Amino acid sequence: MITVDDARALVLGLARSPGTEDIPLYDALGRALASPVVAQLTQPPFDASAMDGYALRSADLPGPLRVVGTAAAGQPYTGATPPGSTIRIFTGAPVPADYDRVVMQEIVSRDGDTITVTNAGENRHIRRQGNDFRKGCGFLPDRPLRPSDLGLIAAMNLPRVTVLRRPRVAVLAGGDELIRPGAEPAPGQIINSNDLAIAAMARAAGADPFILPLARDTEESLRDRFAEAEGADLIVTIGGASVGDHDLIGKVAEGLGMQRAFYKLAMRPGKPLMAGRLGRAAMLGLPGNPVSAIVCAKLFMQPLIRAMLGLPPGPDLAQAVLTRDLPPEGDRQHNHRAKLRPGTGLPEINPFTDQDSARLWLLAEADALLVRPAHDPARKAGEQVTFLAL
Ligand SMILES: Nc1nc2c(c(=O)[nH]1)N[C@H]1C(S)=C(S)[C@@H](COP(=O)(O)OP(=O)(O)OC[C@H]3O[C@@H](n4cnc5c(N)ncnc54)[C@H](O)[C@@H]3O)O[C@H]1N2
Ligand code: MOO
Repeated sequence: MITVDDARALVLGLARSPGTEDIPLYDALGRALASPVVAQLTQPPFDASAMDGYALRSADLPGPLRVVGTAAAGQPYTGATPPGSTIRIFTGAPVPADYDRVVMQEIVSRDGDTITVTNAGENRHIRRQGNDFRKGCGFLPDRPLRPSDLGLIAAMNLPRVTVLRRPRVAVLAGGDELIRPGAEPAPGQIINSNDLAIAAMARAAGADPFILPLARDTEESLRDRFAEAEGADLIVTIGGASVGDHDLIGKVAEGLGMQRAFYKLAMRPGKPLMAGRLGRAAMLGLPGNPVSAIVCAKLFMQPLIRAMLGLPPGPDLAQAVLTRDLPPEGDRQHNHRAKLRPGTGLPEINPFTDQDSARLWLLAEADALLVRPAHDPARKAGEQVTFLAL
């Protein structure tokens, strides 16, 4: 058994870039940019009024000033701007070069074509040309694109972007006991829940998952399914990872040429995790217990997908205050399902007493994994501990 840290390094080492694609900006939400987008223009492209009011020279204040024209957004004023003049101006309009400030209309008294200004204040209310970004600036955020990023890239005058292709993730659940949700279980059968959950986690991390038909517990069935995973960047199997007579994933994958990075790590739940490369795909063999599979996917599959996309792999650890005493840990990192609640400074974390790795309901009630390292000594209520948000 290797440590969780060593396993993580080996899994991240399996990451290969899935290549790039050029897509319309509208479709780029949540995608990872492949290279910096470069501003095609300067923004604002001209000195622009930040207020509705009057553009003028500070030296002419408090007036009276003569109104010689109007400028609105999209309708610049191109006339003369002699000393003692002002123009009516609206937010977003270009400010003529001879004027150095805009005053808000609220502090202006107007009488016909003449204005006077009381207490103009410090703020000149002009957004200078290029104060947001300049032509030629590159933008490459270290995270998936957010709605505001799409706005920024649009403002850079770019209708399309080059992003990393979503890694294709083949999700393969297997076991003679499994049937699909909605079918009627015969004695001894259970509903297959894992592949849906794992595929959803793959999608949440930025991948394009596809779920393969269920495999039976035979080498032949598993080989057929692996053949259907052709073209995947990552193959994720679920179940059949342990040591029982029907646990065939490792044997079949190795027969097909899988180069194993490791098998088994010092972690609870999730000990029988397997990782390696199979042809041009990375492969993860998750344990079948539903909570084990999901915890392994959170700690290894999602980081691997994000690493393929050139993003920080995560997940990020945070600190909380323990609400009850805990006994010493054994020789594996233990990821306790737990509930968070607001504390005075840090949040408080309450690990469940039942940590059964088959109980999905408990996982649904959890909002965090309390992460205790192998050989962690006994902990008292009030101590600071580490967690992963779910
Ligand atoms: N002698 C030992 N037995 C076991 C060990 C061990 O070290 N020595 N490890 C245990 C641990 S830890 C885990 S985790 C499980 C993992 O075993 P497998 O990966 O081989 O998983 P299966 O045996 O196929 O299934 C385990 C459990 O999960 C249910 N399951 C499987 N697939 C699905 C699915 N797609 N949807 C819902 N439920 C699924 C399956 O019916 C079993 O109940 O091994 C322990 N045993
Ligand atoms: O490690 Mo198993 O994944 O404890 O249930």
